[in-house]
Amino acid sequence: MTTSTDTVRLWSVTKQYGSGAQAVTALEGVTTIFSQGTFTAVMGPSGSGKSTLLHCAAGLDRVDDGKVVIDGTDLSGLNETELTLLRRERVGFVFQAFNLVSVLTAEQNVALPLRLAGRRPERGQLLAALGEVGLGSRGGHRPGELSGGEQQRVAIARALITRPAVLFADEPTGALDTKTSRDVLSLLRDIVDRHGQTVVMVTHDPAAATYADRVLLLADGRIADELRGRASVETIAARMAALEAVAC
Ligand SMILES: Nc1ncnc2c1ncn2[C@@H]1O[C@H](COP(=O)(O)OP(=O)(O)OP(=O)(O)O)[C@@H](O)[C@H]1O
Repeated sequence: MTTSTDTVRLWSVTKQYGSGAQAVTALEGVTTIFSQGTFTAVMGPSGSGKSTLLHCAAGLDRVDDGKVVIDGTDLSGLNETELTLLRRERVGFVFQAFNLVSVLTAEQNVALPLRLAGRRPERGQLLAALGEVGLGSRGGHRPGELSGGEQQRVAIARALITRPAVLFADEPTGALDTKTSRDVLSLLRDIVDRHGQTVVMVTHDPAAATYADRVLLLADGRIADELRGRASVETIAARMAALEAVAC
């Protein structure tokens, strides 16, 4: 059963790449819920299926078996156009490489999702979104004039401008130094706490996962372990080490 607090729900999700002797099962029978207003970190050894889980849960990839429901909509019932619209309106993405458009200003980058949806962005809304991420005075600057952390903040403002049901972040601090990473993670935590935003973040870094209130650990395409509540870096690192020891 799906409840109104289940922002994203996966039922027995299986995803394979390739076929025959070349087939790789990247996810196998993954069932989980990302509830509204929660911050989940997805961890696991290299190749355990983290990116595949994120792509399937975000509707970027179709599943082979099982079901994904975002904000009450079963993705298997959607054609490609409907899926694109749902992603555009209900899902936000943040990537390791920021993926900002270099010739556009911060303000124009934040406006992009609204323009793509055929809406005319209001200047006040764009400035408020940049203000939320601490960049209210940098709207006229292009990505090349901003630091890595500032660019990731612009990317977060852009991802949230449509008020998505869920924000997926794939290694959002992977390209940042320790101090800047902490600032970006505090910002994500703050967005969850103040706005009830649902955030799902893939990370290799136990320190980054301490900002989440739940850590999902994958191994061989399955959920192998789970930590509920804010966990310490030592606890997370120990659980990861246990999984990596099995994987070797
Ligand atoms: N397009 C693809 N074609 C074939 N196999 C793939 C493809 N994408 C992923 N895989 C395989 O699926 C499995 C899961 O990959 P995935 O990228 O989801 O893992 P991951 O946990 O995100 O890894 P990493 O931490 O190294 O980024 C791996 O065995 C990978 O080689």
